[in-house]
Amino acid sequence: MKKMDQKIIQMKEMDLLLCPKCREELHVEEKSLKCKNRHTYDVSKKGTVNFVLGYGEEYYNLAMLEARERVMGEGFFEEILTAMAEEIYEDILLLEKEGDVIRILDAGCGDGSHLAMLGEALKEKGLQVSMVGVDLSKDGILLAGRKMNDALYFVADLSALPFKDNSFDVILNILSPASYKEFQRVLSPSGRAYKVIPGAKYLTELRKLYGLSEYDNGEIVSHLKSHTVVYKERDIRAQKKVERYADDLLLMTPMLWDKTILEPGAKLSKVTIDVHLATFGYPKKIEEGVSL
Ligand SMILES: C[S@@+](CC[C@H](N)C(=O)[O-])C[C@H]1O[C@@H](n2cnc3c(N)ncnc32)[C@H](O)[C@@H]1O
Ligand SMILES: [Zn+2]
Repeated sequence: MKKMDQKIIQMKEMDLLLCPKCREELHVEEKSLKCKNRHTYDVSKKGTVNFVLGYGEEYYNLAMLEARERVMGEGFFEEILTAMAEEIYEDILLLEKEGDVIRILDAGCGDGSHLAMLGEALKEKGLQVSMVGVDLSKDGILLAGRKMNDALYFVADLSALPFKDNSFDVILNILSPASYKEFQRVLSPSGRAYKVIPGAKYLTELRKLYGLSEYDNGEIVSHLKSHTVVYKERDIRAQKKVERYADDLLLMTPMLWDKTILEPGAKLSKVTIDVHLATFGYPKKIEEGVSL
């Protein structure tokens, strides 16, 4: 018997495991331990379990991130990335930093596709960039690390970043959680951060198909505004033809991960992209604790 199978039997027999996040009982499902809240911990070949990196293992596993990578490779976020490159470029000119090496952090970079594409776009505009991506998901960083570029990638928690103060000119935070205190620490005072938040119509076709209500980003936007100075906001919308990669789209979309996917691709031809792009930062006033 394989070591992993042996240990799994032992885990079942001992019946002692609780989910460290929600304190619910863990049960064995294939090669993972799961609680009723779907927190998931994979059992390694050696039969050990990593509970510390629970978040990364939970949903953003290799198959899902590979699907995300393929979808992004089809240009799914083209309009968003083009808009972001424009905003970043204009801000760099405004700050008269176009001669410097621009240090970019992608906080919650997933498989690294966006950072790679944005870096390319900014280089094409004549900027010099150095790129760093962090994600809690080991698999995300594994995929990012396979990319042929000179970015650095780390498995790390964006709320406890392994970087010195004022290390970055630009922070990207795309469809990922944020830690505004930690971003403030690592962003230079003149730096800019760019957050992409889904809008009400983001993937609305998928939401309808699965009976989900419209997305409301109100709380996220007001949280952002109460912790940072928002310099600029803009909405980006596009219709994407997705027949060719509809199955991957379903696989990569977090809101569907607990849904049963029946004959997925057949019903999907076009989906709407609708996101809110906010440019924010931390000018001196805020650093000195003066509230706005
Ligand atoms: C919806 S995905 C977006 C990934 C990528 N930015 C994209 O748009 O494809 C959210 C990402 O946030 C990461 N994440 C969640 N919490 C995190 C944390 N505390 N620190 C670092 N990454 C985190 C997840 O692992 C996941 O890769
Ligand atoms: Zn749990």
